[in-house]
Amino acid sequence: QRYGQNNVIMSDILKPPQEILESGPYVFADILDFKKLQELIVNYNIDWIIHFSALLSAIGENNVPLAMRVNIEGLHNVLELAKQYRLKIFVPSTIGAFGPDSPRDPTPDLCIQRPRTIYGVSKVHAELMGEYYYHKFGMDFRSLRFPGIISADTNPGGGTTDYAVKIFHDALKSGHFKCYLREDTMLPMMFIDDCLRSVVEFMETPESKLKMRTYNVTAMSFTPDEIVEEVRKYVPELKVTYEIDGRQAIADTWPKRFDDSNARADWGWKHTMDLPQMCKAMFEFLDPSHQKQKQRIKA
Ligand SMILES: NC(=O)c1ccc[n+]([C@@H]2O[C@H](COP(=O)([O-])OP(=O)(O)OC[C@H]3O[C@@H](n4cnc5c(N)ncnc54)[C@H](O)[C@@H]3O)[C@@H](O)[C@H]2O)c1
Ligand SMILES: C[C@@H](O)[C@H](N)C(=O)O
Repeated sequence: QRYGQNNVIMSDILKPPQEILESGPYVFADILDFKKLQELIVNYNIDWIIHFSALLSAIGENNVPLAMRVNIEGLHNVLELAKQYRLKIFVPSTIGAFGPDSPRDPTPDLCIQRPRTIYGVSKVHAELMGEYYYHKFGMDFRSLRFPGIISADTNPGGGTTDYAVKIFHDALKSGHFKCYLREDTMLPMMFIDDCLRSVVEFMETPESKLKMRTYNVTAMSFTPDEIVEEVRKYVPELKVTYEIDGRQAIADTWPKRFDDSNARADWGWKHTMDLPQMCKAMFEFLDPSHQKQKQRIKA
């Protein structure tokens, strides 16, 4: 809406759902196919790249060679394209770019980053490569380190924070939430609307206001225990069992709380959704009978 329906070209290697097809141009583009990407940039007269393609933390550990190709080779392709065609470029980073040696509560923008997943390593690489291209070639590279992103309209993509989306589907489908993280595991999170708005606001910020090229952003931090308590306001009979898997070891090295004070000070970042507001939005989207439950909560 903001930029004109035909001025944002979406691409992936997946077949899109109907509503995406109807919302504007959609094209196949493999991030590993440099020539095809060149063709798209020229044919559509592209001036910004928002580079979302990646393998997330848990799925990346299951296929390290593919994660290296998509996350590292793919990044090299878009950086080179941005340089060649003088494009502005956004590459998301993540809380996963920190590791066990980073301060975890809170985690500031600048501190030691020694992640232990291929996903985290590829994201530190992206931050550093982008900043290198900025200093060396004057490329307008920008990156935000996101916390776990919670959305209702897409399935989670194989990350460590997926449980915070899964809980809503489990609660509504079976009433039984199987959680793969310990009940006291605290991680930073954000609702998708805040996430997408942060990208737009950050990309539109005049260069003169930016003191860094990569900023932490966050909205809330909670544990499985805390989200269960909130979800039970909508599904009081929710059964919860904990079946811890390999994702616990990843979460145990990630920030518990994220310090995003630089983003707030430099370009005015502000989240709008906290845990109760996020749960309300998720149930409104996923559960048609939500109105009844809302009345029950008020009573
Ligand atoms: N979801 C989160 O919680 C979160 C948090 C921090 C950062 N991020 C970052 O945001 C971005 C998007 O994350 P997401 O949650 O939407 O992940 P996702 O797994 O849902 O989406 C990634 C997309 O990349 C596409 N892809 C894979 N290989 C490709 C290739 N060769 N060419 C083109 N596309 C390819 C996949 O088809 C998929 O649609 C990622 O860079 C991720 O690191 C996400
Ligand atoms: C945090 C983020 O980068 C992603 N959701 C993951 O867990 O891998």
